[in-house]
Amino acid sequence: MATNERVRNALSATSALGIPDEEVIPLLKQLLKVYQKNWELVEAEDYRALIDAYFELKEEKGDKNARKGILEHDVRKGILEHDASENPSMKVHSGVQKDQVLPTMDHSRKILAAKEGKRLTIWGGQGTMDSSQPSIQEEKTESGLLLPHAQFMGRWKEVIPSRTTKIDRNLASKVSSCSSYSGKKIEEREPSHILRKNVYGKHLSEQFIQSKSEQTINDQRQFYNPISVVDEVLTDFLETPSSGKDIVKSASWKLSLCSKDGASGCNVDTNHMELNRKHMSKHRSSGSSNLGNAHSQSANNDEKRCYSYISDITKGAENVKISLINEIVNVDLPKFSYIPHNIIYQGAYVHISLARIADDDCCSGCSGDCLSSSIPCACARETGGEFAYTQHGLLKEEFLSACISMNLNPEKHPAVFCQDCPLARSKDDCTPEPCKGHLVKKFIKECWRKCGCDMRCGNRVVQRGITCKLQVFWTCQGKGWGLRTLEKLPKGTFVCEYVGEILTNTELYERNMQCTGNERHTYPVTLDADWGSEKILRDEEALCLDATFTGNVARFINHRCSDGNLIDIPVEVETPDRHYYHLAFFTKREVSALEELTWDYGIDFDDHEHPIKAFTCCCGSQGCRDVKPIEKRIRKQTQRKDDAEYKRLKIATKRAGAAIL
Ligand SMILES: C[S@@+](CC[C@H](N)C(=O)[O-])C[C@H]1O[C@@H](n2cnc3c(N)ncnc32)[C@H](O)[C@@H]1O
Repeated sequence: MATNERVRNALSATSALGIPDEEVIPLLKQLLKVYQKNWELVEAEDYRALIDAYFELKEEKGDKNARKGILEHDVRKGILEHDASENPSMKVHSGVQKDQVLPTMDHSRKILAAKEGKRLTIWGGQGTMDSSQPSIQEEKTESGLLLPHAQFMGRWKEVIPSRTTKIDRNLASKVSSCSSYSGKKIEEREPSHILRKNVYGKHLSEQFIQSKSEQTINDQRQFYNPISVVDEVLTDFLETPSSGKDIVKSASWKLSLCSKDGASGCNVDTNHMELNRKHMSKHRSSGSSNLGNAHSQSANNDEKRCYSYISDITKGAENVKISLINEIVNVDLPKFSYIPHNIIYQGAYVHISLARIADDDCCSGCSGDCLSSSIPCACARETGGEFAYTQHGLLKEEFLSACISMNLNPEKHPAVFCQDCPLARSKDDCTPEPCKGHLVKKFIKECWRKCGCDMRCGNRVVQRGITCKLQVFWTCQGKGWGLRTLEKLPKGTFVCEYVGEILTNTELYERNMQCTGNERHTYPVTLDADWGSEKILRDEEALCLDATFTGNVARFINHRCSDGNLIDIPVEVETPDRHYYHLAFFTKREVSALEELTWDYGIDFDDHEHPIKAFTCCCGSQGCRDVKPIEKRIRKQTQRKDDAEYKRLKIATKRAGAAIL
């Protein structure tokens, strides 16, 4: 059938329910994208997916009556009765009578699944279940594709056959005490309240995420084991437009897991980031690789498994979902509270007020996009009369190079020495050591509230938040968790801010003294980019950011000596006070998809007096500064030899009258 005709048919099916065409068309486009242009899936069950998508979106927007339409539709189709007997989990909430049955995407899956008696596969599982184990995930359509909107369990593998994973029979039978898998029979989960705020997100994983308050331990148990294609699913999901964006806005959600033996459920509470996975650990395979490798290896490795997976560690706090995956070892999830913006811990002085922004520190006369104006506005003054960003939202080459050079060769840039260094003072107030010097860094200044431009102005990049597709993953080089990009990032891309608690240096110092061993995983950053040039700072103005307990995704970025792919740049947004600013990470070069994101913490590995004991660096960089004394000596000797050679050449060149060197 021609596409036009298919579109017409879809519209007439939805308009029969009183759904306006203009609302259906964007949804139809999205569905086709999600379904990889497979019209069959859209048309299945009389456009069930499309209709569901529409009403779910309505519901999300607060139209409680929206469901009425679909219920009527279902009654007409006689589907409700079918569902009610087949799947108790479809009992509904949100605006529908309690024991009415809500037709959902799951419904369409089930109907389609019933068409074939194919083997059941479970996401990243370790074996195969035959069709005698009924019910969950038989999603094959006539076209042989699995419905891509399906939840994580048992989908996608047949879309990407090379990555098909099997469920371990043995394992499956041992999940018997899980509510989801009783005996040999695998029953549909019974989440009392399934999150359905987002049509697209739900397709992928939301059925695992349930309102904490509405769940009991028993009904949480699920076997969950995403295979390596998970990143593709994510990538797809993340490509959905903001209308289909998340979802998990509520305070606490739980991701349910099922232990192998089912003796105790494994709960990932994304609030507290806790995971008890002791049962799964017994069955893990030794040869797992990380997701990056999995891409290349998956074709001949169908034993991939995953020890932990969270679809969105931000709990809806960011513009994009940020997943967490561990395919390597069985370890606890990091414990911290996710925040998308800095927050004052206690004593920090951060004064944000419009009155403090002078007229020549903003561009109240501008409108629209400041970057499109031929004369840069006042907000570009900080960056020498030129905006730091290009029209494409990237850092300009010259600005970036200058920042990189300053980081690489700090000795070439004059350090400023405070009269009364807050760092030294925080360590010893009575007899502080002399200031060790601070680099005065280059700042970006973004337009803000007092400016006349709009939020889409090109000089508002950091304040718009994360837009890249990022993933927290377990590294295999002894660095613990790390952050990677799931897409290629051009040079100069804003990745994320370092977000954490704003502490005074004294508070940080005290915190460090109290912390023991394992508690301290992250590295706080001192906001000293302008310390030297300001007046003597009071303690409450000498600030730092600590993401150890409360922070954003940047807390997962590992250190790499000198050649990390990210650089941290101070950004002034809402206050001209230079003792508080945002610290934003930009790419120093093009970064490939699945590459780990790293930055140089600036650690002096020889500073044994630092309150935070430096880790043993595993960055793998040629220029790693954490070298053993013997290696250091060899390096020095080589350096000395190089120096001697340089001097010899210089003299020879001079003698020859050339000015090459
Ligand atoms: C900001 S956190 C980064 C996230 C951390 N890897 C985690 O698992 O939560 C800093 C900590 O990561 C580890 N780390 C970061 N970079 C490292 C490196 N190059 N080598 C070894 N460990 C590293 C250290 O334990 C350090 O204290």
